[in-house]
Amino acid sequence: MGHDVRYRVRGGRQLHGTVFVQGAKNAVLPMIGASLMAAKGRTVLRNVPIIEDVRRAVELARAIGARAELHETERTLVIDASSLSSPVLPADIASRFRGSFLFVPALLHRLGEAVIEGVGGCNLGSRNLDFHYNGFKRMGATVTENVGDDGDGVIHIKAGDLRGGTLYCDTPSHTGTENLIMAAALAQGTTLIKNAALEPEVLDNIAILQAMGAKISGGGTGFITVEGVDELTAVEHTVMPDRIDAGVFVMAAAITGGELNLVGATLEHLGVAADKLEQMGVEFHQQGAVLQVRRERTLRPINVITDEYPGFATDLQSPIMALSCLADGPSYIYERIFDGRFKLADELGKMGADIDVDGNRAKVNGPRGLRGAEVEAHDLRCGSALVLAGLAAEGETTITSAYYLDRGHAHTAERLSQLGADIVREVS
Ligand SMILES: CC(=O)N[C@H]1[C@@H](OP(=O)(O)OP(=O)(O)OC[C@H]2O[C@@H](n3ccc(=O)[nH]c3=O)[C@H](O)[C@@H]2O)O[C@H](CO)[C@@H](O)[C@@H]1O
Ligand SMILES: C=C(OP(=O)(O)O)C(=O)O
Repeated sequence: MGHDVRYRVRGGRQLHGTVFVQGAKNAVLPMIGASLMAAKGRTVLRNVPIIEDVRRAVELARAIGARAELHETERTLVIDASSLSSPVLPADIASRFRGSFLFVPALLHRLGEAVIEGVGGCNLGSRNLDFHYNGFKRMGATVTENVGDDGDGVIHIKAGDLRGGTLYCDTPSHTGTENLIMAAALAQGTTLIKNAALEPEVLDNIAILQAMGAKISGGGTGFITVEGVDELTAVEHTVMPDRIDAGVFVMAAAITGGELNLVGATLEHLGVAADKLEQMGVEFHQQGAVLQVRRERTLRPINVITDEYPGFATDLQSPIMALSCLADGPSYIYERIFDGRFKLADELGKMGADIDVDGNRAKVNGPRGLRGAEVEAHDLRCGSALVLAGLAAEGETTITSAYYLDRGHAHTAERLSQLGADIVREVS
């Protein structure tokens, strides 16, 4: 806290070699939330990405009374939630990452209430939580907002006896679906969740919950049914690979004209992004659990519309904006999920890019040679996109506010350096 993290990248090197895709940020965070629902035993999570969001989640788990040990070298997290003691998700930790809100179902079931002093996550425009709150209310909870000592709103959810019902998401919210599934898992009776998210991480979270004893069916169909059970048991589970981390490394190969083997990457998990990257000139070759990628041809321009899975992931929108700066003609990007996810355009502009933004649409006028500059990571994927731009730029790029990047990508400088990049991480 309070330190400025910067990455310095000197561009112009092609990347070659083998890289290990990290465990998925958006899978491990709900799993930590799920592990807090087990009143006995110790949960063991393997292939845990060593990212700042996981460190914050460990701090938050401890703040509510759980014992949590992160074994960084082994990428293993052990959680004993037998003695949860506080329903308060304190602002100084919870407001630093979005996944903090995934602790709410465990608090409701284990302590009968949750006090939310803040919820963080990247600032991408509106990030509402009404689907979560409405779902909890339909299950019998009461939700009230009070103004805290510092003037900020504090949300208090009282569970009462949570009971199953018919719930829905107006749009298939990723964490909304996970929170409603977890709330339903220990509720009385049956819950139907309509318009549920289809993301692979949601399915991985269903898998761990099922192993814990939850009765969940319909994952991946948009209609999820949950039969409430009396208790959940601590289990051991391996976190799935991070498809966004994989996508960024695909683009690192593409933007430098290199060739990489991505260990643990699954082409299917990239959804429409794989097709768009192929259209741009990336060649994929899946060999078991290793995805081989290379780009030899000139990059072609692309049209991208972000959408829920299996559509083009919004978390890969910034990285492909950086890539399309080098494409041989204008690319068009329509951001449908978030209403404020184009802060990157101005930063790329400092590096010589020419991007017109109009509301949620952007036109990237390629090709433009990029040159090194001092730029700011306004959010996590803005950070990964600026690293990509730096890899292709002439001269040195300094990326400030890079804590955001560290929120979601593990060992960025080490992994890229091993592939031939000239990149260092600095903390001051
Ligand atoms: C920790 C985690 O898993 N984060 C991911 C998750 O965020 P997160 O789960 O927060 O994203 P959602 O799918 O919930 O949000 C998508 C859109 O739905 C709206 N919405 C959502 C919930 C709600 O109650 N009301 C509402 O209006 C949001 O304002 C946003 O415009 O999915 C996003 C979309 O794939 C990803 O970018 C994030 O990396
Ligand atoms: C938006 C993101 O994460 P979060 O929801 O955790 O802010 C992201 O991973 O790009």
